[in-house]
Amino acid sequence: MTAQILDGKATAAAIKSELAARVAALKAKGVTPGLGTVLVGDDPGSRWYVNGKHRDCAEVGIASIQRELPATATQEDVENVVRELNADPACTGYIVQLPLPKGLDQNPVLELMDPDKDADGLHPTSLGRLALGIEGPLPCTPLGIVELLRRHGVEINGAEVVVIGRGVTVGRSIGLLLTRRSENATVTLCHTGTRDLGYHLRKADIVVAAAGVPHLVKPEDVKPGAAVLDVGVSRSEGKIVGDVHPGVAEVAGWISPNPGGVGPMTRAMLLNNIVEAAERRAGV
Ligand SMILES: Nc1nc(=O)c2c([nH]1)NC[C@@H]1CN(c3ccc(C(=O)N[C@@H](CCC(=O)O)C(=O)O)cc3)C=[N+]21
Repeated sequence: MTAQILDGKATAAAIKSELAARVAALKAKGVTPGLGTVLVGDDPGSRWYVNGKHRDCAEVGIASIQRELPATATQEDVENVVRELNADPACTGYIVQLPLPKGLDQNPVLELMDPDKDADGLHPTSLGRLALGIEGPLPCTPLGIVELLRRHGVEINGAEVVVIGRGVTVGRSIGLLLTRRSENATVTLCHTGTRDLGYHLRKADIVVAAAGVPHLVKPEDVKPGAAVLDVGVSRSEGKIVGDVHPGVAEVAGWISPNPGGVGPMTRAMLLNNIVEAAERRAGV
C-alpha cells in the first residue's frame, strides 16, 4: 500500500483563492485587510519566511505592513513598534517573527500585542480563548492541519490522535483544537519524556509529528492506513528532513509531504486569521 498525499501546496492554493474572494468582498465594503510583520535582526531564514508572507498577501489582496529593526535594537525599540502596530488602523493583525535576536525577551513583546491583532493565534489571550471556547484567532499550524485533513476527507470525529512534541506552536495547542466538540478527537500528547512512543503510535488513526527529531516516526510503529502529518523541520546538507521516516509512506493511508505539506497550510492560515479578523471587525 502506498499512502495518499495530503497535498498542502495545492490545498493552500485553493484556500488562498477562496480568501481572495472574501478580501474582494471586504474591499467592496471599503475595508482593506492588512498584515503587519515585525522582523528584528538579519537572520536570512527569518527574512525569507517574512518575505514569503508578504508574497502570500499580495496574492490574495491583503495589504502588507513591513517593519524591520536592526539586530542592535533594544527591547524598548521593539516594544515601540508593537505599540505602533496596535494603534495603526490599517493593520488588521500582525506577527512578530520569532525567535528574536539574543538579548531580547520575547514574552513581554508578545504580551504587549493587542490580542485582537494576533495573527499567529499564539498570544496568551488567544490560547486562553481557545481553552475557554471563545471565538478568536487560532494557532496557524494546528488550524492548517485540521483543514488539510478535512479537505482530504480524513475522519477526525472519534479518531485517536497521537501528537509528538509539546511546543506551544503545534503540540501544546493542537490538542485544544482537536478536542473541541466540533472536531471531537481523542488526543494523546507525547514528548521526550514518553516512555514507550511506539505503544502510543501503534493505536493512532492520526499522527502529528512535531518533535523536530529527524525520522522519529518509523514504519513499524505506524498503524496501517493511518494519516501521518510531518511537521518536523530539521536541516541536513541544506535539505529539509522531517520527523517521519520515508518508509512510513508504505504503511500509512495518508501522508503529508515535507516540504509541501503542513508548511504552506500554516501560511494560508495566517492569511485566514487576517481575513477573519477583518470580517469580525466589519461585522460580516
Ligand atoms: N511569529 C512567528 N510565526 C510563525 O508562523 C513562524 C515564526 N514566527 N518563526 C519561524 C516559523 C517557521 N514557519 C514556517 C512556515 C511555513 C513554512 C513553509 O511554508 N515551508 C515550505 C517550504 C520550506 C523550505 O523549502 O524551506 C514547505 O513546507 O513546503 C516554513 C516555516 C513559521 N514560523
